[in-house]
Amino acid sequence: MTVLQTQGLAAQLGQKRILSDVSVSFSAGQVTGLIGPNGAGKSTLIKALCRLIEPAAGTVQLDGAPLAGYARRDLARRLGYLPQGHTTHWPLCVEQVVTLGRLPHLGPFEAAAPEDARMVEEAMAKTDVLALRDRRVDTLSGGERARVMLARVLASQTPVLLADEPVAALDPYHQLHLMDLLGQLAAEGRLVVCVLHDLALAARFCDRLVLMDRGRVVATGPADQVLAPGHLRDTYRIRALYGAEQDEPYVLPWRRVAASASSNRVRTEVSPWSH
Ligand SMILES: Nc1ncnc2c1ncn2[C@@H]1O[C@H](COP(=O)(O)OP(=O)(O)OP(=O)(O)O)[C@@H](O)[C@H]1O
Repeated sequence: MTVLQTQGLAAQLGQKRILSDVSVSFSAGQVTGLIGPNGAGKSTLIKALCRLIEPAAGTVQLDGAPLAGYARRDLARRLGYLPQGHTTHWPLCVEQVVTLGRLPHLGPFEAAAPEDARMVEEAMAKTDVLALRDRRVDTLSGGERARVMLARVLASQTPVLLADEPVAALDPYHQLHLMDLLGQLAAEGRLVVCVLHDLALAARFCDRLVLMDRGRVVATGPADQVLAPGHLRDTYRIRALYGAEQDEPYVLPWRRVAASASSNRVRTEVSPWSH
């Protein structure tokens, strides 16, 4: 079973320490939501998890072996990375862009085989972009392009998917569709880590949450622990409303609050949904 974990991970960009002492583990079969306020270090952690950033200290291990020991090509076959934002000026059509996802599996100058084409088709179907297949990507709307970029990562068929704010540009239908899709991928045995700002989606669709603030992990666990009122106050500086619909919990950010003096204190609280 695929496991991706960090131990005492620190990351530095220029003179700035971005991550400090991050020890966290991600397992196959789960959707882990990576949450936290702007600048918390979520994107930096995602990049460190796929070796786009080298640790300043500590380690990142995939299946017990340091990432640094893997060949880049091997990592590309194992780790699918969907970056934040989707600016692309490539004069390519959607199907060609999604086919690029098969590159890690092809030899130099090797053309895509029918099996690759089948995986490209499947990825486009899963992300609802089949109707766009002949469109140039640089003419698509933001949400359409976001779905195409996800299709490209899915076409790689990596056992690990690291998605940085994949729902940010999507309409509510496609947000729900994407979260269902991530759940299906996890159910098939993939390891899914997904950066989210939408706490309602995080609460409902993630098996586990990792809350970051100021470059550190503040809390990990199920939503009812991680989204406790004290955590939301100390990290996001908000108060939320909690409710349930057909036994599914939801959380709605409600008001800004002043940060408490005891910020970043890890708390054990009663589930906010329990009363
Ligand atoms: N290349 C860089 N040089 C210096 N500082 C950087 C660099 N890249 C990111 N940072 C800083 O590192 C911190 C963490 O950034 P990161 O993008 O990981 O945060 P994030 O949690 O993903 O934020 P957001 O929710 O806004 O996307 C921020 O303060 C950011 O300004």
